[in-house]
Amino acid sequence: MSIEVRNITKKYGSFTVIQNLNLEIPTGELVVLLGPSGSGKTTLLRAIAGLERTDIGQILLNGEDATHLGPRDRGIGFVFQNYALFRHMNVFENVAFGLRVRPRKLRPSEKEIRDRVHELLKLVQLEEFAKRFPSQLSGGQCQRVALARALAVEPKVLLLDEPFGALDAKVRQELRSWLRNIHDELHITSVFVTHDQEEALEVADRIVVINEGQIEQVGTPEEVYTHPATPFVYNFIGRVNVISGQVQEGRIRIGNLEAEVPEGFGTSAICYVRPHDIEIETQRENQSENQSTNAIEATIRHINIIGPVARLDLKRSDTGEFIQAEISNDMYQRLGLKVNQPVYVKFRNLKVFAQEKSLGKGPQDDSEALPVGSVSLNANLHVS
Ligand SMILES: Nc1ncnc2c1ncn2[C@@H]1O[C@H](COP(=O)(O)OP(=O)(O)OP(=O)(O)O)[C@@H](O)[C@H]1O
Repeated sequence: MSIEVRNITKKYGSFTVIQNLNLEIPTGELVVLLGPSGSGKTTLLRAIAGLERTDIGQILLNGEDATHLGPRDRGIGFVFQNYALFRHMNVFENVAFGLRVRPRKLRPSEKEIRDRVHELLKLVQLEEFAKRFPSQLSGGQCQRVALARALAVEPKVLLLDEPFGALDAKVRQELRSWLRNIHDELHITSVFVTHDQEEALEVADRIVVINEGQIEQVGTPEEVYTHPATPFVYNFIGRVNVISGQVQEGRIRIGNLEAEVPEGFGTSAICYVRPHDIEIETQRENQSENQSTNAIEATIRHINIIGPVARLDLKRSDTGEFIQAEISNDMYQRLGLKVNQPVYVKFRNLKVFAQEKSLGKGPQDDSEALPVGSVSLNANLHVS
């Protein structure tokens, strides 16, 4: 079943939690709502479920207006963070519950219920736990029961609100790939809420990045990671260096690097570069004295080797700003890098946002960065 959220707004008193939000989720997709705490993810999920009334806007399910349907009439299964299993029922009865409480006419026979529950317990790999009570299960097992219970009533949409939030890192990791496999098998349209970017990148077909009740970007994990649309997405997903730049006479300057910027860019810019998009050289490129180089000078202040990756903390010689770079351990060995060594830093992929003051929100202070241009620095700077 497809989901369409059309122009919804939700306020609590004078506080706007969601503003003019539009989102389309095609049938069979696993979409992750990703955003910081308080950004409105749960409110949006509850609006889709019919558990929350919105002030303005519509929710369409399979193209039909479901705005005024109650949760029971939407064909939706829900999995919450806190398991919400019935403590006095064993695993089998928990999963069977939704089928048993159906009106008599719609209720399956006892044999059908038994077959369905066993099928689901097999799917979530808990067949041998059917007789156990929730208190005799681990947190991860409880969540698998909760998922089986949600699936028992054959929902057309599955909504998961931080389902692995209460579990430790290793169990979370296992359950993510397990959930992904189950989704690939069943293809139920699913909306998964998390504030954990790693979880989102691993599980989602598409990620919806939400900030302050508005969508910042919708894209595949690869798109949002590699081509963040806004400074917020850059900061929120993955590691990033934030580098300030000056704009004068239509050109941006970062140390001795320069590039043209589009007209109307303003006078200051913030630049974002991922640590793995930084190249390190130990010698200045072969250029004549009065030509500016295409690298900036820095000193290595700290080296951290994490398996195949070398993480370097670099201090810019011109501004004293710190930059973090990630290179392969092989490259690190080849270059023979040492702490306090002067090096030359090149940016492979640097995104530049114009910064305008006093617009009330943004990644830093009271400023808002506007995505006006993107600059890549390789051999030379150029605006793309
Ligand atoms: N019933 C309510 N009354 C007033 N404010 C509310 C209510 N429910 C939520 N809020 C506020 O709305 C905002 C969004 O809440 P919501 O639970 O949707 O955020 P979230 O992104 O899911 O956060 P988290 O990741 O912490 O669960 C928060 O600032 C929250 O305090």
